[in-house]
Amino acid sequence: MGWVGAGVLIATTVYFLYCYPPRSWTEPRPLAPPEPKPEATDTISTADEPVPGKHGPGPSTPGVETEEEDSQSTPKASASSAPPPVLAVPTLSLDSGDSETSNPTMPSISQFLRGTGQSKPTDRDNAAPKPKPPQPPSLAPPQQPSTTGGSLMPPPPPPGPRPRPSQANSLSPPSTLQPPRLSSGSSLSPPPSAAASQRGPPNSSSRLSSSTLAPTPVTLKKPNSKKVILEPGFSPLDWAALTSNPNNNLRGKDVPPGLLRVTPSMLKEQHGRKGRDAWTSYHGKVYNISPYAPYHPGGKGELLRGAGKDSAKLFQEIHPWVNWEGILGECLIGILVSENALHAENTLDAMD
Ligand code: HEM
Repeated sequence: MGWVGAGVLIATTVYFLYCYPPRSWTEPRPLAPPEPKPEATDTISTADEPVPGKHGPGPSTPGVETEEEDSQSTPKASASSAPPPVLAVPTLSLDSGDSETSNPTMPSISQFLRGTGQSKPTDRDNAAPKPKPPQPPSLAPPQQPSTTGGSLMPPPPPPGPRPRPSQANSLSPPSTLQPPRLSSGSSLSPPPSAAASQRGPPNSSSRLSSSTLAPTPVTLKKPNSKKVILEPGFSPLDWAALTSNPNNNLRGKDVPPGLLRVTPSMLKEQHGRKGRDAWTSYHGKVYNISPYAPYHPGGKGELLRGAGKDSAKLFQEIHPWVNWEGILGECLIGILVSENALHAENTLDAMD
């Protein structure tokens, strides 16, 4: 109940003061002159104001009369020695740092809270200005003198030109929202792939085309190719199947088993005509090429060009990559010997 009573008493007092304010509150500028000397004196003497009689009578000056009236009305009136709200409110600003440093003549909120409320800065403020961390210009709006009055809202952004993205630092959002730009010299073609690096150098025909997907002219048959169309059943696979069977006598009907000693004259007589098989020599060995003639990709005529003689030179000129022994292994007749060697051997055999 005590608190309720005190509350009622305070409310009544406030209401009374509201209805009948003292003259010092209603008079326009009792302490308005911004002369530093009287204000400084008032500020210093604020502690002594609760004792009104200390100053003594001084009816000659209006300021003293005002102080006496204030002290007589209520102790709270002593706060009137502070600068009137008319002067202090316009200086209220949330800009604590820059306004206090850049414009020392304008009292900031910190000065207002210190109770001085004087437009003249103290020696502490002039001697040691607080170092303030640098702030990014894009995050902090430009400070302007708070001439608008008692608004506690931050000032709106200035209507001036906005900072360009190029001038903003890395913390500014516009710089991060900028879409990536393609340089004018960049190429839109993709980089070469790993498979492309393993390919061989392009030939002359594909070099003329700008795209790698362009079809390369493929020559299926050489212009001067002498390959012939083989009869059905005479493909290389059919030849391979024929030679895989050892029962097939590919050496010839009248050829005795075992390797023969063949002289050049004997080889010459096996020319492939008149019902005789065609023999040829290759690297000192004699082969019967007659069974292979229908399987020869270059044709029977080309193959028989080497019949009755050595075919090494022709063979190497046309297709040195062909495995001779692998194809004609089952067609081996014997070894090529000289005429004299065979004659001497026959003589020795006769002597035995
Ligand atoms: C002795 C004389 C020979 C001649 C004059 C001759 C000639 C030829 C010719 C003109 C071609 C066609 C080449 C082309 O245009 O692509 C050819 C292909 C061929 N010849 Fe002979 N040839 C001879 C002996 C042989 C022999 C003894 C063999 C088997 C051991 C043989 C196996 C082949 C094969 C496998 C091909 C196909 C090559 C290929 O596909 O690229 N030739 N021959």
